[in-house]
Amino acid sequence: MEGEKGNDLSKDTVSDKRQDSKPVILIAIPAGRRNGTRSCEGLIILHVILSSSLFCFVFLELERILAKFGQDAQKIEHSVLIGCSDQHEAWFALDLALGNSHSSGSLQKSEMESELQGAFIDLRKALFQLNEKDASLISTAQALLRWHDCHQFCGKSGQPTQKNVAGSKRVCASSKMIYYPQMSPVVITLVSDGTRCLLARQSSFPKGMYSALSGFCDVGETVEESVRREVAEEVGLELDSLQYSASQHWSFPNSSLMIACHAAVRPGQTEIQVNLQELETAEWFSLEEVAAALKKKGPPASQQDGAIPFWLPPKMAIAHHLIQEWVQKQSSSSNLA
Ligand SMILES: NC(=O)c1ccc[n+]([C@@H]2O[C@H](COP(=O)([O-])OP(=O)(O)OC[C@H]3O[C@@H](n4cnc5c(N)ncnc54)[C@H](O)[C@@H]3O)[C@@H](O)[C@H]2O)c1
Ligand SMILES: [Mg+2]
Repeated sequence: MEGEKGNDLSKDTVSDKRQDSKPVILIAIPAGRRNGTRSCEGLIILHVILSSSLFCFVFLELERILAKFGQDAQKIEHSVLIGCSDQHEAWFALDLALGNSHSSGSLQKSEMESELQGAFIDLRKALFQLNEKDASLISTAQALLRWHDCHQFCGKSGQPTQKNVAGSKRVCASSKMIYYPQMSPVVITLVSDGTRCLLARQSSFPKGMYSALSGFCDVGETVEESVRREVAEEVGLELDSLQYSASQHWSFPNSSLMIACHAAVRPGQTEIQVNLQELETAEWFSLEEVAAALKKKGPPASQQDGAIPFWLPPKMAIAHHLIQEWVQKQSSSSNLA
């Protein structure tokens, strides 16, 4: 647990970067207060519709804006390093901790929006509007800021922890413990029987939307063991084979590392037993049905009987990537046949 190399920028390095008017991305997390505990109700991004990209501030501009709203520029010390531009400019994220209209001392959302001619939007909505690079940056910012917000005290000594300048860790001076931001590993699996693929719904999903099977890895499990266990637990199927496809950092509801795999069952071993404690339903879908659903942009309109036709997760979700990969592979092999 000695001091780490890499992104633990020392104070002078980072402060140089800040003083060189490096851009800083403003992030705001509205903290709702429910039963006395602070709950981050979601990340609101200052999405200034100028060049339809994230609004980057240079350090001095940010100081001016904070001063205008009666905020101490020291607030900037709470920002965290989330990456750097192709020109090696350090990017930081800052939690504006926007209050509602009557809370004193915190930044007022509406005033901030008019000052910057922008609008705060919810993270999920913002991710639909951002390119892949900005989406990943914002997702990292939200996960890191939320992690710091929830690790203010040492689990061992109860004493306050201190963030290092880059925000890559928190340290307890009393217990000497070093805390690093965590991501929970989650496996997501598209099971195929050779001609169909298996998709499932949780009751929490938007109406009509189906996705690949997913589940958190248990402590001590390998990815392969998690994939086999989750598929067996959720739909009662035994996998014949599986192979890794891709991964994705995913912020909902917490910081997860999605590990996506394709998997196959043996021919004839396709009878599903849906675990109704975990899933609302699970079904086999044909290549034609899935290929048609991939063409739909977002949730379809409800039918006359009020039912919402089957649709798939959006492009920014790794489930979409898995499903698209399966359709391409099936289509090319059926063309070859
Ligand atoms: N990006 C995508 O394409 C995509 C698609 C589907 C699901 N997901 C995400 O995958 C995650 C897991 O999906 P799931 O709900 O099927 O998981 P799951 O099947 O493991 O069931 C969720 C339950 O796992 C338990 N759990 C175990 N470890 C946990 C941890 N570290 N954090 C939170 N809960 C933990 C909790 O009781 C939770 O209710 C969800 O966060 C979901 O948002 C992402
Ligand atoms: Mg699951």
